[in-house]
Amino acid sequence: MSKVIHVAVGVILGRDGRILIARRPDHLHMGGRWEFPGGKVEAGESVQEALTRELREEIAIDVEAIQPLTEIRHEYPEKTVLLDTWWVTAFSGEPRGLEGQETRWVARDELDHYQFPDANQAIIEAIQHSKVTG
Ligand SMILES: Nc1nc2c([nH]c(=O)n2[C@@H]2O[C@H](COP(=O)(O)OP(=O)(O)OP(=O)(O)O)[C@@H](O)[C@H]2O)c(=O)[nH]1
Ligand SMILES: [Mg+2]
Repeated sequence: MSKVIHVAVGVILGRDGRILIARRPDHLHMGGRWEFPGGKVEAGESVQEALTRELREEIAIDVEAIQPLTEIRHEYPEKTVLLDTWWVTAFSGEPRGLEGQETRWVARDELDHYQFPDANQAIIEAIQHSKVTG
């Protein structure tokens, strides 16, 4: 039994309704695929704190408002993740990949054109069914 890795994931909504995606660096798990920015929740940290920290570290924005989107548990052969996924409906700063990641704003109905980790299919469906529009 491997333990579940708790991950805070942000679906960042731009003013025009598009969503920010970033390309995972090649050397990481699921390298080269697109993702929603975020990362592991550390000991003693709430998921909201982790989300705020990760989005500052990875894409240089300050989170100002979030809403719950979905929680996806997925078993990869090498690990099991719980993707605790939140809409980011307000933020300050201009997103840019601080770790060298390519970033891109994408319309909701174009998310299907990008290759994400396998766990993300369920997130994309939740986005496409969500009434949140910013
Ligand atoms: N951030 C993020 N992680 C995802 C997504 N989908 C998905 O399966 N994951 C998986 O969640 C796990 C943890 O995410 P991460 O690698 O971003 O964690 P992190 O930023 O803390 O990285 P670090 O361990 O290098 O410090 C990875 O195994 C990653 O493949 C996604 O959309 N966004
Ligand atoms: Mg990360």
